[in-house]
Amino acid sequence: MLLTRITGPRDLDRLTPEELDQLAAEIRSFLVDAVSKTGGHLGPNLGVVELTIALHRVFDSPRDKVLLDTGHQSYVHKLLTGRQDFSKLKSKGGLSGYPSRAESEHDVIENSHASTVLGWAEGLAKANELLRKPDHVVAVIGDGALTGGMAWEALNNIAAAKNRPLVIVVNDNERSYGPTIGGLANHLATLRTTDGYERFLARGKDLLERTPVVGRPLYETLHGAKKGLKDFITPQGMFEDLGLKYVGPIDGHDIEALESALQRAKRFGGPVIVHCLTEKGRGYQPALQDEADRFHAVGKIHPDTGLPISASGADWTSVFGEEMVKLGEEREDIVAITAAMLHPVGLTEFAKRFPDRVYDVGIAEQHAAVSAAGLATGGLHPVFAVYATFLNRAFDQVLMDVALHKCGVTFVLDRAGITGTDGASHNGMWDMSLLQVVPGLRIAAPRDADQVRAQLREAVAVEDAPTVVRYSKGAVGPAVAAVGRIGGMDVLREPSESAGDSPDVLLVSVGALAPMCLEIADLLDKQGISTTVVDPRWVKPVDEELPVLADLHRVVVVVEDNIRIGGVGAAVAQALSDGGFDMPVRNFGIPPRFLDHASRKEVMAEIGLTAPDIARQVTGLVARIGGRYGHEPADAGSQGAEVTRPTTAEPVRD
Ligand SMILES: Cc1ncc(C[n+]2csc(CCOP(=O)(O)OP(=O)(O)O)c2C)c(N)n1
Ligand SMILES: CC(=O)[C@@H](O)[C@H](O)COP(=O)(O)O
Ligand SMILES: [Mg+2]
Repeated sequence: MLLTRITGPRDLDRLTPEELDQLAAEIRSFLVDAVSKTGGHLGPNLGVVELTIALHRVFDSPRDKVLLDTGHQSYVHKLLTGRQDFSKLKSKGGLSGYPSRAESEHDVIENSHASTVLGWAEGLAKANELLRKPDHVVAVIGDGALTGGMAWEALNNIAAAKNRPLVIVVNDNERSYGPTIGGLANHLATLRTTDGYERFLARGKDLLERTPVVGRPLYETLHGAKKGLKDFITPQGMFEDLGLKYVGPIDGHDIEALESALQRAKRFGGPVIVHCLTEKGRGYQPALQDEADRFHAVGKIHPDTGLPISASGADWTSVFGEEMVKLGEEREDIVAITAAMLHPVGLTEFAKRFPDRVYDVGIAEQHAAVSAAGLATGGLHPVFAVYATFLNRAFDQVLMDVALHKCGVTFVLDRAGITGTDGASHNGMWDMSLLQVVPGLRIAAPRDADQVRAQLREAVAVEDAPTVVRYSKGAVGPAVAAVGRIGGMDVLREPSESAGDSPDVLLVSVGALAPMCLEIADLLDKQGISTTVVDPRWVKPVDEELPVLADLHRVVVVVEDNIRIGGVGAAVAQALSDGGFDMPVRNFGIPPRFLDHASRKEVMAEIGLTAPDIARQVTGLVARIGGRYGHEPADAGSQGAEVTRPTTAEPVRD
C-alpha cells in the first residue's frame, strides 16, 4: 500500500511513474470507501487525484502555497499532507470537509464560498514580491468557480503584473453541480476541443522521442518554438487576450503531462494559466446510480450502488420545490433563478416544467440579485433560491438594486441557521441580521411545511419590495398548529390558566425553532412560570401588535436560529423601546463567532440553543425581575420542577 507511506508531499518525490499511477488508484478506492461511509464531496475529489499529486510534486508546500477554491476538493490534498483518518470526516472532532489551518500548515483558505482563490493568490503573490520571497503561489480554481465575478476582479489585477509569478490551474471538468453555464464555459470548450499546442507537442514528443538521435533535439527546438508556432496551432484564447500566458489544455489525469506543464508554469516568471481537463467523479461508476450531479456532494451511500443509505423524508427544500411548481402553473410571471445549484435548492422540477422560466447564472449570486431586479422591472416576479450563507456576498445588490428600486423579488434562503457539518462558512447564520437593515425588505421564517407554502405565496404576492423566505437544512419539522392569532402573529401556546391576565413570559419563536420553543414553555410551566408562545411568521418588520402583547408580560424572550447580534431579537427590543415599553428582552441565538464543524444538534447544544439551557436561563431571569414587575412566579418545585434556579445571571456564551 503506497498511500500509507505518504506522510507528506516530499514522500512523493521518490515514486516512479508506475508507482504514481498505483498511488492514484489507491487514493480513488480510499475515497470511495471512506466518503461513502461519511458523506462528502466524492465527485470533485475523484476528479483531482492526479492533479493534486502533480501539484505536490512540483511545488513545495507549505513554503509554496497551494490554494484551492471553495476547498471541497481538498480531500486528496489532505491525504498527501499527513491526514489519512477520514473516519470522522465532517463530524465533530474529525477532519473538516474543507481546508483547515488548525489541521495543517499546508492549508490556507478555509472559506468554502467559491471564487475567492484568485484574490487570495494575487495577494500572496504581491506579498512574496514585496518581501522578496522566492516562494511560489499556485491556485486551483474550478470552471464553476471561474463563473464568479470575484475571480475576474482578481484576474484583472493579476494580468496587470506581467512579471509577478503566479500559477493558476483551471480545473475544468465542465461542471459545477450540473454542467457549468455561460460564455466562459463555451470558451473553455473551444480551448478544450482545439487541437492545442500542448497536444501537438505531446504528439510530437511521442513521435520524436522514438527517434532519439534526431528526435530529442528537434523536440527541444519545437518545445522552444516561439509564440508564432503556438499562435499557428492554438487560436488566441481570452486568457491570452487578457495578457495571461496560457498553457493547455492538459490531460488532468496524466501525471507526467501535468508535471511537465506545471514545471514550465512554475519557471515562467509571471502569471500563467494551466488549463487542466478533468472528470468529476472519475473512476467511480456504481452499478445503479447515475448521479445527476456526478456525486458532487453525497450523503452516506452504498459504495457499490451509489444509492443513499437512508431515504430522506420530506425536507424543507422539496416542500419549496413542490410549491414553486404549483405557483409556476398559476402565474406565468413567476420565474426562478439559481446560482449553479438548481438541484440542491429544489428547482429541478420547476426547470423541467418551465425550462424557459428558470435561469442558472453560474456561481454569481451578486449578478443573480441584480438580474432579478431587472426581471422584476421587466414585469416578472423572480424567485432567487440560494443558500442563506451565499447571499451574504450579494448584500449590496439586495440593498441598492432590489430594495432601493422597490423591486418585487423573492429570495428563498435554504440552509438558513446552523447547518453544522460544512463548517463555519456554511452556516446560514447572518441573513436575518444583514437583511434587518434593508429598508422595505420583508422576512418570513416559516415554522413548518404548511407555513413554507403559505409564506412563499404571501411573498410572491408582494410586488413593491423584496421578500425573503428562510428555512433550515434537511428534514422539515412536525406541523405546529396555531391556537390563535394576534395581529399577524400565530399564537402557538396560551399561558396557563393560573397566570390569569398577567402571564410571565412572552416567548417569540422564530421559524423552525417552534417545537423547541414549545418545549421551553413546558419546562417553564413546571417552574410555575406562565408563557405565551407566538410565531411572528414575518419577522421583519416586527408585528405592530407585538409590543402591545409584550406589555401584558413581565419579560420577552426571542429564540432565533441566527446570530444574536442585530437579528430578530434586536429588532423586537428596538420595537419595544420605540414604543416606550421597557420590560426586559432576552435574545437567544447564535453567538457572534465562527463555529467548528459538527452536526447541527451538536452545535446547537454547544452554543446553548436547547430547550433546557434556555428554560434554565429564563427561569433565572424571571426570578431576578420578579418584584419589579408584579407578582412572584409560583413557587419553584410546586409542580416537581427539575430545573434549578440560578441565583445570578448566567454569562451569555459568545
Ligand atoms: C458563493 C458560493 N456559491 C455556491 C457554492 C456552492 N458550491 C460549492 S462547490 C460548487 C460548484 C463548484 O464548481 P467548480 O468550481 O467547477 O468545482 P468542481 O466541483 O467542479 O471541482 C458550488 C456551486 C459555494 N461554495 N459558494
Ligand atoms: C461546497 C458545497 O458544495 C456546498 O454547497 C455544500 O456541499 C453544501 O452541502 P449541502 O447541499 O449538503 O448543504
Ligand atoms: Mg467544475
